[in-house]
Amino acid sequence: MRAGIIGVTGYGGMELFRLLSAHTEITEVVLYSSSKAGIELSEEIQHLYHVHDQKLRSLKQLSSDGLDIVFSSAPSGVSSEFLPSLVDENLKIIDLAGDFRIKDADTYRAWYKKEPPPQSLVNQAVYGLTEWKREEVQKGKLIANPGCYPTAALIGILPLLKEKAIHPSSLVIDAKSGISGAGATPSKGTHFSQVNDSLGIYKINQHQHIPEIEQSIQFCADVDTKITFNTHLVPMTRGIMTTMYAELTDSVTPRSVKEIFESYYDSEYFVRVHREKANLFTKQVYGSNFCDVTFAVDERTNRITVISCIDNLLKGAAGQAVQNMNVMFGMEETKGLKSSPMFP
Ligand SMILES: NC(=O)C1=CN([C@@H]2O[C@H](COP(=O)(O)OP(=O)(O)OC[C@H]3O[C@@H](n4cnc5c(N)ncnc54)[C@H](OP(=O)(O)O)[C@@H]3O)[C@@H](O)[C@H]2O)C=CC1
Ligand SMILES: CC(=O)N[C@@H](CCC(=O)OP(=O)(O)O)C(=O)O
Repeated sequence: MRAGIIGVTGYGGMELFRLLSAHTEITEVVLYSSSKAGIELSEEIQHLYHVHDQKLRSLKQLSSDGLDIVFSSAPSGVSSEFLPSLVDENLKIIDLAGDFRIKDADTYRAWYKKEPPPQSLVNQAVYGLTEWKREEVQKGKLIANPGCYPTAALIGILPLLKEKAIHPSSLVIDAKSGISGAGATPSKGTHFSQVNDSLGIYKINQHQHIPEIEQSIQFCADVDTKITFNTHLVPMTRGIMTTMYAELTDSVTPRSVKEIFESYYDSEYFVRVHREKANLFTKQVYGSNFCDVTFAVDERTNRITVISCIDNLLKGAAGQAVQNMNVMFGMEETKGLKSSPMFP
């Protein structure tokens, strides 16, 4: 199978390259660049010196390259410009950006401040939260790979929403991310001297992942609700932790919560539900496709705290994208993704 990567000079693209070049079903990985076509990848990315000496290709060559699948890891708002022209019977597409995730055009405009892609393609796109959308992903041709924060939050909270174990309107999601979540190009807000030795909150009540999480709560748990969701930048390279708080409905006990999680995730390789009140660290999923989950019932306040963590570049981006590719092509879902987390 031949796979292409758009945006391989970025963090998501680099991780895609690392995973796909070790994937036993992929015979060739073809790399595309919008700005550096014609140069060798290792000229741009020094850590890949002697690993890959193929020249980066122009996006214009892509449609005639006979690929089976292409991963687009370009900035949000960009793929809606070039992906529509690539949609073709024989090419499967996985987009890591936000462009095709939001079904309602006005909602997309309101949160992304951009024009959405053609509605027919948005309708066709499958939201690739694999554990919750496996059957649709299997039939999909265009996958909107989920955002990093929504992946962590949704995996942790959907079972409780679906089983009506919590009051939806009471849900508060407090999320924290490493700096690689902001991509490979430094900006004022991600400059080392400003983020090092500091904790910052950003996009307060305005993060573009709010409508994405609400939409999935509606589609996956059949619950129409508005959430409170905020994001923090942590001086670490990778990792996301979401700490979620909600009011319990009647008769929910620690045992019943554990049973709910087990009923959804016992057979899911990439979701590891830990014992109640286990201390989670982002390092325990570093470099892996795992989403780790724990919870704590507070009988004093009748509230629950649910915690989930992922590596933003793996389960939050490239790892989940490869998981989706495996599902789309009927391969073993864990193929190329079983390596243990890097620790410490
Ligand atoms: N970082 C993360 O943790 C996550 C990121 N995402 C999403 O994945 C996508 C990639 O993120 P990330 O790798 O961090 O971003 P980066 O900024 O690190 O990389 C983006 C890459 O896109 C390419 N690019 C830029 N402009 C264009 C264009 N006009 N057309 C085609 N390609 C272009 C660039 O490569 P070149 O110049 O070589 O073309 C660049 O290296 C984004 O949409 C992001 O929102 C999703 C989940 C998690
Ligand atoms: C730390 C950091 O800046 N993270 C990014 C999330 C990256 C991501 O998943 O973005 P898309 O949904 O647009 O693909 C942010 O908060 O915007």
